[in-house]
Amino acid sequence: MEELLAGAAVVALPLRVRFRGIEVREALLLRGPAGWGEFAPFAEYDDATSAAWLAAGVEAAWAGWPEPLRQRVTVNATVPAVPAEQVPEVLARFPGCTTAKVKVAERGQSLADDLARVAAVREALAARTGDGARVRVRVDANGGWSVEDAAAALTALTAGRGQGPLQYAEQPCASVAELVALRARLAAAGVAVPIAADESIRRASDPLAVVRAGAADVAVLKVPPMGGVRAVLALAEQLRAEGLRRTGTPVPVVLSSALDTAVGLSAGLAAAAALPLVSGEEQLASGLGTGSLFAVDVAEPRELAGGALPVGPVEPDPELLQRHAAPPERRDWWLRRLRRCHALL
Ligand SMILES: O=C(O)CCC(=O)c1ccccc1C(=O)O
Ligand SMILES: [Mg+2]
Repeated sequence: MEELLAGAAVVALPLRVRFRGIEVREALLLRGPAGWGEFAPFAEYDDATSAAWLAAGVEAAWAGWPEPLRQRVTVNATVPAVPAEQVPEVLARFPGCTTAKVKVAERGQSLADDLARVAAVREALAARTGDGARVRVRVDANGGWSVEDAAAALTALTAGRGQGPLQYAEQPCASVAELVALRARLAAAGVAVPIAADESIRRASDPLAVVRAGAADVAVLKVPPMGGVRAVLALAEQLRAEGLRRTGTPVPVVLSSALDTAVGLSAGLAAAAALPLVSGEEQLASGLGTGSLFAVDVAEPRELAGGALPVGPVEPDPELLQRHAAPPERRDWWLRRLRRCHALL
């Protein structure tokens, strides 16, 4: 605990746009012998959940990560639930990205809002690539739809005016049973939208259950809630083996961020870079471009070029750490949380 406290810095970083109800991202950064780690569970998470996030931060700062298999990782543009008019300015922050993940089913919004936002993304990306052939659009509902709403929305998002194919729908409904029911409905209606599981993996007591139930075509994995890069790679291997057993093809895995600072993103990139692929398999774009959603960060942003980010550690800039230090009462809150979660490790 004393070692953790000695290298701890708490920051509050403003975002460019509201994302998952957050306008300022707080994080506790840890400096250890192997580098920097991040402890940034969202404020409402309980200590038992948050302890896994601490394990990931400790791994980064005290153990480091497995060797990368590739030096650059292709990422998706992440489009928050903004009005359609704001889509071009969001996408401008993701140079060269031809895959976009669009937030949908936001509370207080309608299907018309989702349709307009996704159509605007399709239009902007088609203009970017010239012909639209390389454009991939995915949506993330964060479990916000009922089976009925999801079936209607995914039908409209793939068949309506200005729409087109979806690479996948991430967590369209909250429960595994609903995902199974949705899949059956989409198949019966001839709507070809693969389903990706996110919360059904990271919040489940059994992270393999969703794939075992045949409810997910793609697995979205995040390093912090799974407890580190090694843990996420081990889970990826289990999920892929389960998919292989069920369908003859390993489940594709998408590494994604938890709205991490530049420090936390290094861990996600390390996992994405170390993920083994089968022969001929092309890695799906990772959701690790979220640094572009930050107005300021703790280090110079990595260069996002051609839709890919370089892998490797980052060193926070001491001046940025100081300038964006959290207010004293928030720092104390994070240090108390750190102590409680450390006791649970
Ligand atoms: O995957 C991405 O493009 C960005 C990451 C993202 O969406 C996210 C970030 C923080 C918390 C939850 C989520 C999510 O995937 O639901
Ligand atoms: Mg998600």
